[in-house]
Amino acid sequence: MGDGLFDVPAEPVEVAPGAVHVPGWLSTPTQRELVALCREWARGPAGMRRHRMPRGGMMSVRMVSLGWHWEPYRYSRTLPGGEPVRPFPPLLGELARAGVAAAYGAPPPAGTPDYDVALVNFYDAEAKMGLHQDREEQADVPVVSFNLGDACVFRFGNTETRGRPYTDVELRGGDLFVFGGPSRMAYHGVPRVLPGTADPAAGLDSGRLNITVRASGLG
Ligand SMILES: O=C(O)CCC(=O)C(=O)O
Ligand SMILES: [Fe+2]
Repeated sequence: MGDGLFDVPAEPVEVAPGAVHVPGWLSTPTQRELVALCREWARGPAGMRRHRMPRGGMMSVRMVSLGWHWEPYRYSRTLPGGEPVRPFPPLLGELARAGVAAAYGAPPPAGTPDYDVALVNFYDAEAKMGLHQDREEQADVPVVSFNLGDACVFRFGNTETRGRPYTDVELRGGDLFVFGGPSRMAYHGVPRVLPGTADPAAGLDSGRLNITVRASGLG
């Protein structure tokens, strides 16, 4: 049903148990608002950066964390340079809860740990993200992903290995993807961005932004 501003029809598609894709869930005004916020979050000393992987390579995706600072592979209260982490915006918590309701038919049950961290990922035309699990969180709460700008191929796999079985889903600007329950620890990644596919009306002419909202369980 969309996020409530200008509803567009969007039928949830279950990709794996607990993993649900809702195409076109974010209204165009909400996409524009999120893109504008991402531009703000990207700036400044606690802004977007590329992280080094444990083996020395650099990630191609640029990231900024809100609420808790994430870099491979841990959360911390402050950035490596000592700067405070940007606060977690309540809007993202509200959108995430509404996203869970859209995907599963009900919001997170009472007593579920609150959403308190978001990773904002920027992909240029060449960026990708290898298959990984989101396993730094200490709470078993669905991850909620919002997609803006260019579409991508999102590979959603299984909880055991980086290999098959997996499903390649095309995530477009405005799409919602939620993975929790039996899919919370599934491997997933972004093998490629599809340049030139963004709707200019949504505020991002080139590149892809992805916001994943999580409950850290770190208190
Ligand atoms: O960009 C995406 O859709 C996936 C991002 C992701 O898996 C992550 O931030 O952990
Ligand atoms: Fe992830």
